[in-house]
Amino acid sequence: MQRDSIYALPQGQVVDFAFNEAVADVFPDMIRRSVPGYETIIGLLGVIARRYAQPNTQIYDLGCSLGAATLSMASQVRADGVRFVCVDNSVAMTRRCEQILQRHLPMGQFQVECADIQAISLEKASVVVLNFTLQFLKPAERLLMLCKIYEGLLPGGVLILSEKLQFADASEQALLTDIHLEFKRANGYSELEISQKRSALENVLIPDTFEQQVERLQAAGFSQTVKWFQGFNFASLLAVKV
Ligand SMILES: Nc1ncnc2c1ncn2[C@@H]1O[C@H](C[S@+](CC[C@H]([NH3+])C(=O)[O-])CC(=O)[O-])[C@@H](O)[C@H]1O
Ligand SMILES: O=C(O)C(=O)Cc1ccccc1
Repeated sequence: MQRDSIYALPQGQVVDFAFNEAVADVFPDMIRRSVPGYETIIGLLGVIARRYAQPNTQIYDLGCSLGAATLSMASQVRADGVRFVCVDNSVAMTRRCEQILQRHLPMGQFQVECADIQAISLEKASVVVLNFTLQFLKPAERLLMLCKIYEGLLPGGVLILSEKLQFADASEQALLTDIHLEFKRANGYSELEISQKRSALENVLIPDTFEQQVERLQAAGFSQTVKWFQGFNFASLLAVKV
C-alpha cells in the first residue's frame, strides 16, 4: 500500500481537494489514517447488506472509490443473482476500481460506471451504499439524491449512509474535532499535512449534523433510521424503506 504524503510539503497555495490520480494512488492509506473506524465500517456494512440483499436485485455502491464496500458486501451477501453497480465520477478511481473488482468478482456480477451519482437511475435496488459520499454533494442537492435512492429501492430495501458529522453544540464540536486531530497525529500525519488538507477540504466536504441527516432521510421517505456506528465525528446510519 502506498503511503499518503500528498500534503507533506508546503504548497504555497492549497487548491481544493479532488479525487485525482495522486489521491487514487494512496487512497486506501489516506482513508484508513483519516477516518476513524473506516475499516470496521467496511467490514460491518457487508453484514448489513447480507441481511437486506434480495435475490435477483442490484446493490449500488455510490461514490465507490476503489470498491472497498463492494468487496466487503460481495464476500458476505448470500442471496442469488445479486449484481453490484459501482459508480464514481473520478476516472482515476473507476479505472482502478474496475481492475480490483476484476481480480475478485466474476464478470457479470459487477459493473463500474464513471458518472455523477446524481445523473444515474437506480433500478431494482435492495441495498444502496453512500459510504462517505453524500458529504461531497452540494448541500442543496443532497435531499434530491436521497429521494432518488428511495424511489429506486425495493420495499424492504436499505440505504447505508456514512458521513462526517458536525455538531450543533459548540463544545461537542470542539471536543470531537480535537480528538479527530489527535487520531490523525497518532496515524503519523504532521501538523502541516493536517492543516493543508483541512484547507483543501474546506469548500469541498461540508458536513451536516446527525439531526439534519435524520430529518433529510425522513423527508425522502425513509421511516426507520438507525445510527449503527460512530467513531468520534464520523458515523454510519441505516435507513429502511418499509
Ligand atoms: N457527485 C459524485 N458522483 C460520483 N462520485 C462522487 C461524487 N462526488 C464525490 N464522489 C466520489 O465519492 C468518493 C468519496 S470517498 C468514498 C469512499 C468509498 N465509498 C469507500 O468506502 O472506500 C470518501 C472520502 O474520501 O472521504 C470519491 O471517490 C469521489 O470521487
Ligand atoms: O481527512 C479528513 O479530515 C476527512 O474528513 C476525511 C477524508 C478522507 C479521505 C479523503 C477526503 C476526506
